[in-house]
Amino acid sequence: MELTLNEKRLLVALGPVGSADAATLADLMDTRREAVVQYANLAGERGLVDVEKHVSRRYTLTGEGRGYAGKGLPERQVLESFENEIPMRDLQAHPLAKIAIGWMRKKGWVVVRNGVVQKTGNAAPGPDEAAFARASENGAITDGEGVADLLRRGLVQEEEAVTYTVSITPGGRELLAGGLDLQEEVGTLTRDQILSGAWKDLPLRRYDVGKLPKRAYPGKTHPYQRLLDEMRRVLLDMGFTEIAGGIVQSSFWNFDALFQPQDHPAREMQDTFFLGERWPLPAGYERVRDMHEYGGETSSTGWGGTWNAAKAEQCVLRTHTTSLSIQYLAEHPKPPVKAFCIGRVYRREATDPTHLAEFEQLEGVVMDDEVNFRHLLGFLKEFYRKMGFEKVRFRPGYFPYTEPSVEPEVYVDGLGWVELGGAGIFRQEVTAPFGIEHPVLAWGLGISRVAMLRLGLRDLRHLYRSDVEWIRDTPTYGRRR
Ligand SMILES: N[C@@H](Cc1ccccc1)C(=O)O
Repeated sequence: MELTLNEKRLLVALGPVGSADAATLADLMDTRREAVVQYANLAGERGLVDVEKHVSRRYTLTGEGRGYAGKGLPERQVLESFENEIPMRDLQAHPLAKIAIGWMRKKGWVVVRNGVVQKTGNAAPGPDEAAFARASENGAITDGEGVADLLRRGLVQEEEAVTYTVSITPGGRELLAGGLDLQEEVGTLTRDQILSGAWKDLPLRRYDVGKLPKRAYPGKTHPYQRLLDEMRRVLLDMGFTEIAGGIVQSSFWNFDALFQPQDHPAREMQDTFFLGERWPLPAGYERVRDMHEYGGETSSTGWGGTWNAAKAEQCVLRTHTTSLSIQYLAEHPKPPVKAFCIGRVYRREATDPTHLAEFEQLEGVVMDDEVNFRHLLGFLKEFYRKMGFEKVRFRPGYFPYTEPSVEPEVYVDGLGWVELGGAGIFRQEVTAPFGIEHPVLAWGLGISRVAMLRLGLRDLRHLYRSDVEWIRDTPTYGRRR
C-alpha cells in the first residue's frame, strides 16, 4: 500500500536528524505528539522507521505533600516547635500533632514520660526527609531512597511518563533518497467534486480498512445481570407481578408451609444452612400443624406423628424461592394471581463446576379458576423458548408440595438434555391451610444454569467472578425473542 502524506512528512522531518523523540517531531511537523506516534506506527509497520517506547516513573507532591513543601515533614515542624520538653497536652494543641507525634516516636526523636514529651537529642534527617526536600524544591523526583516512605504516607504520587523515540531505518532512508511526492491528499470530498466527477483525479488519502480500531471499554452490565434482567422482562411482558423477600426465612415458610415433612432429608444440616435465629409462627399456623399431623379438614391423612413447633421456628437461609411464593399466596388467597421472583437461594453443596452453595432461582405461581397442568407445561415451554431454548421436554418429578410434578429439561447441543428446575401443581395439603381454593401452578427454575448455557460457560462459578477480561469480551447481545 502506498504511503500516506503524513508518513512521507514524517520521513522528511526525520531525514536530517535520523532519530528524534515524538515531541520534537511534533514541533517540526507542526502537529500533536499523538499524531506523530500514529504516523510513526504506520511507517513502522512498513519497516521505514523504528519506534521505541520508554516509560519512566517520577514522583510528584500530592496536595498534602505540597502543604508541607518548604516547611518540612510534620514531625520535623512539630519537633522544632518546642525546646527540650513539653507536656503532651500542650503539644497536642499543635495542628500537626496528630500526624507528627507518632512519627517522632517511631523515628526515636522523642520519648514520652509521665505525660511529658522529651527530645532524645537524636533527630538527624532520614532519607525520607532528604527525598521530600528534593521533591519540594523541584516539584518532582525520580525513584530513590526514602521515596517509598513518602509514597506510603501519601505525600508523593507516582506518575508515568511515556516518551517515544522514532528513528529512520535504512529502508526509510532509501525511500527518502528516491524523492517523495508531498502533494496534499484529500480526506473529504465536496458535493461538487462528487457531481463533477473531479474526485477521480484527486490524490485521495488512503485508509487501511482492514485495520481494527483501538478497543474501547465503556461501562457495561455484567453478562449474568443482563440475563437476569432479560428474564425479568420476559415475565413482566407475560403479565406477571414481581415479588421479593428476605434471604432468611423460618423453616415454617421454607418447609412446613410447603408440606415438607419435618424429617425430610432436605431439612438435614448437611443440606441446609440453619441459623441460630428463630421466628415466631404466623397466626393460623395450627392449620399447617394439623395438616402435617392428620390432614386437617381435607381427605389427606397428613404425615402422621407430632408436628414440632420449635423445629418450624428455626431460621434457615432460604433453600428455594418457593418459600416466597407460598407466603405471597397466603396473603393473596383469591384468584387471579400471577407472580414471580428472581432470587438467590442457598444450599449446603460441595462446590464444583455445576454446583454452587448459592445460586439464583426464578420462581413463579399462577392461580386462577380453570388453570391446569397443560397451562403449566405451555408456560414453561414458552418461557424457555423466549430464553432461546427451542427443545423442551418434561420428565415426571417429585416434590412434597406438588402433584403432579415435573422436571423440565432443555436440549443443548453438545450437552444433551439438561435439567433446569422443577414445577407442578400445589397439593391441597399446601393450599388448604391458607384457604386457597383454586388450582396453583408453580415452578422453580435454576437460572444460573440457563445463564451458563446461554453464555457458553463450562463452569458455573464463572458467573460470580469478577473476571474483567471475560466481562469485556462477552458481547451485549440484543434481546432474544
Ligand atoms: N422448589 C423446587 C422447585 C419447584 C418449585 C415449585 C414447584 C415445584 C418445584 C426446587 O428448588 O427445586
